[in-house]
Amino acid sequence: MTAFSSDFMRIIHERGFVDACTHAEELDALLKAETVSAYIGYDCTAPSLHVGSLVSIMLLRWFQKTGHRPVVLMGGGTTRVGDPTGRDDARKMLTDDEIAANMAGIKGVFARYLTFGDGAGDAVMVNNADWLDGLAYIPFLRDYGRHFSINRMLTFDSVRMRLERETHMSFLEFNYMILQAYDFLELARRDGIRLQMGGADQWGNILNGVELGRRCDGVSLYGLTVPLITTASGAKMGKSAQGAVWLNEDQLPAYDFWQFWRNTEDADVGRFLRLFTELPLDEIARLEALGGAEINEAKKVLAHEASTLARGEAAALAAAETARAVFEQGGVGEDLPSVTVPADELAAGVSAPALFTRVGLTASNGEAKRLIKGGGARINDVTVEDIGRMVTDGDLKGGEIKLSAGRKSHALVRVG
Ligand SMILES: Nc1ncnc2c1ncn2[C@@H]1O[C@H](COP(=O)(O)OP(=O)(O)OP(=O)(O)O)[C@@H](O)[C@H]1O
Ligand SMILES: N[C@@H](Cc1ccc(O)cc1)C(=O)O
Repeated sequence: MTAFSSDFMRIIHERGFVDACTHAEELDALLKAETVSAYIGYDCTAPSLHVGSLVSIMLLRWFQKTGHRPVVLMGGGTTRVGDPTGRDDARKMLTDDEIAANMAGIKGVFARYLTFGDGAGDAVMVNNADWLDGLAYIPFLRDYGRHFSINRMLTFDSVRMRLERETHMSFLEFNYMILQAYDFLELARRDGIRLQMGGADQWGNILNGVELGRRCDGVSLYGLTVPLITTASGAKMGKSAQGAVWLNEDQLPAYDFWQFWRNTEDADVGRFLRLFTELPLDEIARLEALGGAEINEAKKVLAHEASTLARGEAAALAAAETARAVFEQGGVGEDLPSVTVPADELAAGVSAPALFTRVGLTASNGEAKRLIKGGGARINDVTVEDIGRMVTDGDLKGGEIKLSAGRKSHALVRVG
C-alpha cells in the first residue's frame, strides 16, 4: 500500500474505506497541504437513510476529524430525476411534497456525526434543487451537454446494464449522470469543492463530474469511492430480514438498531468495527482475535459504539440493558417494541397468531401459525402449543405480556 502523508488518506485506507480513487497521490498531497472541501450527495428517496449510507457518513466524519470541511448535499433536484445506478427499473416518481418530507427526515441524522457551522472546518449542507431547478434547457445543453459523449455514456454500468438486459431506460433517467456531474462543477465554482466521495456504484457519476471540471474550467477535481458493503453471507448491508436498518429513531427503535449490530456475523466483526466505530486499530485487532463465545463481547462493543454515534449514549446503554434483561435473565426490558391493546379487547381475548402479527413479530397470520406449529412462538417464555390459543388479560404479568418469536425477537403487549 502506498504510504500516504495526509492523515485522512492514511486512516481511511487503514480502516478499509477505499474502493477506488482518482489520482490518489495528488489528492494526498493536496490534503496534506491545505484544508480541502469535499461533498457526498444523498437523494431523498426515503424518510431516513439506512446503515448502507453509514459508510459514507463515517467517511465524512473522518474527513472533518482530520481537519477538512465536509459538505452534505441533499439531492432535492436529482431526486426528481431518479438515479438509475444499480437498478433494473425506473424508480417510483416522487411528488415534490414526498421529496420535501423525505429530506426533512434525512437531514437530522448528520448532526449526530458532523459539526455544522460557519467556521473553516465546519460542515455545511446544500440542496442541489437550488441550482438544478432553475436550469434553462437550451443554454444548459449548449454549455454542458456538448461535453458529454453519448458513446461514452452508453458504456457506464448504470446505462450498459439496462441495454444489455434490454430493459427500458427513459431519457429522464439517462440525464441523471449529467446532472450529478454538473453538481460537482457547480460546487467547485461556488464553494471551491475539490473532492466528491460516494458509494462504489457512484464511480461513473463522480468521474463524469471530474471530467466536466477539467473540460469546462481546467480545474483538477478528485473522486473517491467506498466499497458497497455486503455481509459475510453476501447480503447487501443495510437490509435485514425485517427490512432496512434505518438510522432514524422514528423508523427503527434504538433496541432494534443495537440488536442489528449485536447480531453481526462473526466474520464481519473486525471489518465493521473498523468502518462503523472510531476505536483504535490495535484495540479492534484485540477484539477481532477473540474466539468462541468471547466474540460476543466484541459484538456488544460494536453495538454500543455504533448505537452511541447514531442514537446517543443513553439510548445505547438502555438498549444493552434491555438485551441483558431479555436474553440473560429471561425477563423483559424497557424499550422492546410494544403494542397497546384496549382493556376490553384483551378481556374478550385475542388470537395468538393475530397478536404476533399485530406486534410485528410475524408478517401475516399464516406466518404466525407456521411459527407456532414449528414451536418457535412463546408467550411469557412458555411455548405456544396450539394455533387456536387465545391471549387474554389472564396472561398479563406485571401489566405486560411478553411475546417471543425464536430466540432473538421479542415484543411486549400492554393494556390501554
Ligand atoms: N451496503 C452499502 N455499502 C456502502 N454504500 C451503500 C450501501 N448501500 C447503499 N450505499 C450508498 O448509499 C447510496 C444510496 O443508496 P440508495 O439510494 O441506492 O438506497 P438503497 O436503499 O441502497 O437502494 P435502493 O433504493 O436502490 O433499494 C448508494 O448509491 C450507495 O452509494
Ligand atoms: N446519485 C447519488 C446521490 C447524489 C446526488 C447528487 C450529487 O451531486 C451526488 C450524489 C445516489 O443515488 O446516492
